[in-house]
Amino acid sequence: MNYKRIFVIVCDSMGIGNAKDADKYDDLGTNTVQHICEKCDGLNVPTLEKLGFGLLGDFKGINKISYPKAYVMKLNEVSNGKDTMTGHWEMMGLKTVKPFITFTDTGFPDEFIKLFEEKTGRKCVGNIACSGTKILDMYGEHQLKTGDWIVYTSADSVFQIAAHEDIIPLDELYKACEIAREIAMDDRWKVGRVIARPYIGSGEGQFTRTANRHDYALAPFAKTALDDLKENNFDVIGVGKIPDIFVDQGITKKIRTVSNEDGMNKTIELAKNEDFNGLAFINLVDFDAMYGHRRNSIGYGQAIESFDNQLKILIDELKDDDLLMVTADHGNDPTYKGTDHTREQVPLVIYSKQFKDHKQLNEENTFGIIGATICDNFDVKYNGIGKSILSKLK
Ligand SMILES: O=P(O)(O)O[C@H]1O[C@H](CO)[C@@H](O)[C@H]1O
Ligand SMILES: [Mn+2]
Ligand SMILES: [Mn+2]
Repeated sequence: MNYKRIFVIVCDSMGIGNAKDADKYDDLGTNTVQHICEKCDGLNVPTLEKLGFGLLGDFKGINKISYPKAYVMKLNEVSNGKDTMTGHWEMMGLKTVKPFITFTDTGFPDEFIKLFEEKTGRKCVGNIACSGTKILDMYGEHQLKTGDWIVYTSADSVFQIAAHEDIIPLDELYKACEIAREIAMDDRWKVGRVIARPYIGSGEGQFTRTANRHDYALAPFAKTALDDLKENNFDVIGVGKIPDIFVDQGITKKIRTVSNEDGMNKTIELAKNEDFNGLAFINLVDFDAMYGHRRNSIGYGQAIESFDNQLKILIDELKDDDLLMVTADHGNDPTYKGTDHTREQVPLVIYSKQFKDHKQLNEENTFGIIGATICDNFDVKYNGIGKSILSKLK
């Protein structure tokens, strides 16, 4: 069976534990979904439950049912890293061997900061690894008075620039990010992403970040399944952060979103009204940005429950020849120390109205089976890692 439209939804950071190499990342024992379920005293997610999500772990409230509506499986990441780009690129065929450079312990070198200050005409404060909301409490008021940039990093390969929207116009912030991106093309400082972090508000504890965040990523280091699809005239619709993660490469249409809810609404809209032939690739970043990094288990749990409601609506809109996959790009266990991602397995839930025989599939190495399966479906040559499981879906 071949499908005309494939929907891949990435629940950003919704890991399910069990990474065999978690110790190398100092993430032993992490399990994002399991620990959220425990903290919430059980999650109420009837749609995910019916699909068979409960078979992927011991998730309080999500029963292990006998006749799941979907195929469910666990995927191991083979790339070195646990960030968004590494995870998404692997899904579309790329194995990242050399991890992106990080400045977690040291901050960015003086030479880099000086160049950035010279070229943008503003000074920098911060330059430490920090949570993005905490850094606003530390330096927001300083920025209101001085107009200095607030810059910071994390365990991820990122240079993040926070700017109050009333003090530094958005255009100027975006321009500064382009400048930082250009400087950070030097091998010594080649971070995965420069990120604009605009915010509003009046003082400590009052600052809130806006949806005008923008990411300036490195381009994928080789062609991905998205490029292969586009070159063969299939639609590749990137929803939410997806176009940023692939620097628009292989994308034929971009749909911006402001929240998980908005992302799901726009996906439902696509399912209802857009007669495309190819892939709709959706990222739901709130799980990660608003709850995982904020170490907010209850909020994360509620976000999964809301997602589950919208997933039901989406499934009701799917046509007979549609295929749906739900997965994640890494973990971000809100019960774990620090505020960074966690190295975990991710779920892969595969659903179509056509399926007659659905069951749990064996765990696979590499997220690349997603790209492989999509290309196989459209009869497009796939150059990435991972093997198609299309023939197993019946
Ligand atoms: O703490 P905030 O600013 O949300 O930043 C987080 O978001 C970044 C990009 O996803 C990560 O690298 C982490 O630093
Ligand atoms: Mn992510
Ligand atoms: Mn993140």
